[in-house]
Amino acid sequence: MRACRQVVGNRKELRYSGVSTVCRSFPHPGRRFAQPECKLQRESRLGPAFAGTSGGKVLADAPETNVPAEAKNFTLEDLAQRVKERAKASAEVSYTRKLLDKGVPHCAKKFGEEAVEVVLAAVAEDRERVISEAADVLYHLVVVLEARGITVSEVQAELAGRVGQSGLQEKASRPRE
Ligand SMILES: N=c1c2ncn([C@@H]3O[C@H](COP(=O)(O)OP(=O)(O)OP(=O)(O)O)[C@@H](O)[C@H]3O)c2ncn1[C@@H]1O[C@H](COP(=O)(O)O)[C@@H](O)[C@H]1O
Repeated sequence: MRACRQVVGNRKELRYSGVSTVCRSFPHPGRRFAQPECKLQRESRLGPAFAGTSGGKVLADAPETNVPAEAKNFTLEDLAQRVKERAKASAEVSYTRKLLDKGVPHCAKKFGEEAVEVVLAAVAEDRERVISEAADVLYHLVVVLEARGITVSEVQAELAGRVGQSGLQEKASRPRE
């Protein structure tokens, strides 16, 4: 999920996600998105209202007034809502629409690729990278759900239904093969 990204060698060095942002190549600690092309790319995805934010988090040197209301206390349901809204846009301006136009198998494949990236980051990369990849995978999961006509609320209800039983109990209750 990112508005700006640089590829250095075989590695993505700079990424935006609607939930989390990592800027590895930033030369000045404490200020992200100093590179002009990075900010421009990010604004092109999110619109000018997102200037001064980093994946919903306020940049240290950015005025609070630049933070769009929907980026505050941003939740998975908010992301799902945004995905649903952006699905109404054209594929020229929305990556979400572009994914959805390619159908469920493509959306599922992208989700799988992002999941593998989380796996690789979890075992070999730093915290920020894992967070960034996890944000990607959540976005792509939400797109898969949208493609299948499933709401995040339905998934939450499924999870809520499991609260009373530990995973070990559930596992033990399964019929043995
Ligand atoms: N959170 C995300 C988000 N996370 C990741 N991505 C995109 O997911 C892709 C990650 O896949 P890859 O790393 O494989 O990138 P890629 O090779 O360019 O992908 P493909 O060309 O193969 O599809 C990148 O293009 C990211 O930009 C996201 N795209 C969008 N969002 C959210 O969705 C909203 C709507 O986006 P649009 O539909 O583009 O307006 C945005 O405001 C964000 O909040």
